[in-house]
Amino acid sequence: MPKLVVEHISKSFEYKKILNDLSFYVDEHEIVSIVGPSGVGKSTLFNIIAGLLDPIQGEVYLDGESILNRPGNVSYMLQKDLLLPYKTVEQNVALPLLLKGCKKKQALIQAGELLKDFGFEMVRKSYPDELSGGMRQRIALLRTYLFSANLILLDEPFSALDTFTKSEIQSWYLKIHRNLGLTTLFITHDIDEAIKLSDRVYVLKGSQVDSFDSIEIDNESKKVDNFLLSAAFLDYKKQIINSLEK
Ligand SMILES: Nc1ncnc2c1ncn2[C@@H]1O[C@H](COP(=O)(O)OP(=O)(O)OP(=O)(O)O)[C@@H](O)[C@H]1O
Repeated sequence: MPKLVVEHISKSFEYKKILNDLSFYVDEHEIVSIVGPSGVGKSTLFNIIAGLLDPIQGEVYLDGESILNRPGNVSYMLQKDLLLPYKTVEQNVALPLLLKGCKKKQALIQAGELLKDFGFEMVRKSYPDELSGGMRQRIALLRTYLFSANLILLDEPFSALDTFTKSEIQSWYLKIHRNLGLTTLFITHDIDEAIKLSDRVYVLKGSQVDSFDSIEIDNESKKVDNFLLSAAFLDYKKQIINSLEK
């Protein structure tokens, strides 16, 4: 059974249909990216999966159970890290545990341990504005993970970072995704990023999105030296660009 099943979702805003009978799935431990032009309905889809928006029709299943209109079952992180500026890194990371009813002392101990496990002990007592953009995003990703490890929705989380930092954090995310056994659905405008991170890329396009091309990225092909310069990488890129231009 897939981890996430999205079935026959339709959504309109003020009589304008954005999504029309759209269905797709994400398997456990996969990273699946959604790419598509601005305004096509990517964030709308995420908001429906997160239970924050009510579709006109359709169902969303997580591990076989409906999560339609039921927020709190998946983790959701946006481009901006939204760390609370007046709280330390440790207090920020502890926040999801407090929201789940954990006692403050216990939450801080757990947050501290997680930060240590991930090698962030030095910044435990720092405030977000004392950190680099890349470090803030890593802390925010850890906090997102603590909300719910079930399914992580990431809406362009790395788009504001410079190329070097972005590349580092992508590799870091691949590592923690594997180590923590996560399942991730990812929105990005960056085709290279989608290929680098994903097992599968869905290309959304047109008005009233009712289907999309699905491009499988073979993980074996990523094992070559300099994958980003390889013929396989360029071939995936061509497929995605052709799909967007079709
Ligand atoms: N609450 C709303 N009320 C009315 N229209 C909305 C609302 N939210 C989104 N829309 C419209 O729905 C369409 C899809 O928006 P959405 O934000 O899902 O697109 P997107 O693909 O995520 O775009 P981007 O890549 O720019 O973030 C857009 O035309 C947008 O203006």
